[in-house]
Amino acid sequence: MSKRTVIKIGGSMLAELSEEFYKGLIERQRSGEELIIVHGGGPAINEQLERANIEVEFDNGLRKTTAQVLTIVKDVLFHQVNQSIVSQLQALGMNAISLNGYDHRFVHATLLDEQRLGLVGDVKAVHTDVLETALREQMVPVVSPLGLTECGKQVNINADTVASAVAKALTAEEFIVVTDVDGVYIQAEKQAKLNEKDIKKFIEQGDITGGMIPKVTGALNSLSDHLQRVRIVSGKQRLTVESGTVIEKGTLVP
Ligand SMILES: Nc1ncnc2c1ncn2[C@@H]1O[C@H](COP(=O)(O)OP(=O)(O)O)[C@@H](O)[C@H]1O
Ligand SMILES: CC(=O)N[C@@H](CCC(=O)OP(=O)(O)O)C(=O)O
Repeated sequence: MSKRTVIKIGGSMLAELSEEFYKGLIERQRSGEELIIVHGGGPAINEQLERANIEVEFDNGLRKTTAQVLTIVKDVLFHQVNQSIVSQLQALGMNAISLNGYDHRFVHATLLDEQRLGLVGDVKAVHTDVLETALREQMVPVVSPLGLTECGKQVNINADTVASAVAKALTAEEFIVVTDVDGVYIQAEKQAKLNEKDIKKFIEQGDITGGMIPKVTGALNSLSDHLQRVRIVSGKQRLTVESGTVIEKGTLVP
């Protein structure tokens, strides 16, 4: 079986992804890798909400999502960001397919805390059939982080959470989280490697905050026998370069 790589592209980087970044993707696909892209879009959603005079509210890094907010989230993520990535990949000759977690019911979600967060989901399961079919056809699935609950409610899900669940479900061998910083910094120093114990400590100490928390926790959750390490990198560099911060299991926390 070909090597599988899940790449999460953060909303923070979408507007300035370098040509080098896309060249790296093409090289990987040409060398026979199967690529799966999960994207975010936080900043673009904020802009659209502000234009509509709707308050932007986060609780522990998760967007409070009313039905009105969800309409905008879906529009920005699926109709704007997803389409834009797909068309850029198509222009480079890659065969990309646009997906979200509810249309094909492939991201099975549960409501996280409806009272506090509204229509925000956590991933319960990823049904991989639609992804497997696309990969068999040499397509690159581009996934918007949306899901469907058991009773058919569409929900907004953090993109790092979806990407890590997809990486785990597809037994990917590589998972790269592309963001606007070239790794995890602790006291202004870039960390080459972090394990579960370090991450727990640095979150508790407040050295890892905001949008970096779902990245490092999602990375840890995705680790398995297939996936030994996850890299958090900047989209300004070529993906083939060994860069960023590596998240690995390390010693188990008691
Ligand atoms: N320890 C840390 N090291 C690096 N970045 C951090 C750290 N703690 C918090 N961050 C923040 O996390 C941000 C990346 O998360 P986020 O803005 O959600 O990006 P994305 O849109 O790519 O998901 C960084 O720009 C930085 O502001
Ligand atoms: C529940 C929740 O917070 N969903 C995120 C989904 C997009 C996302 O995660 O985008 P980034 O990767 O750019 O942060 C949101 O509404 O912003």
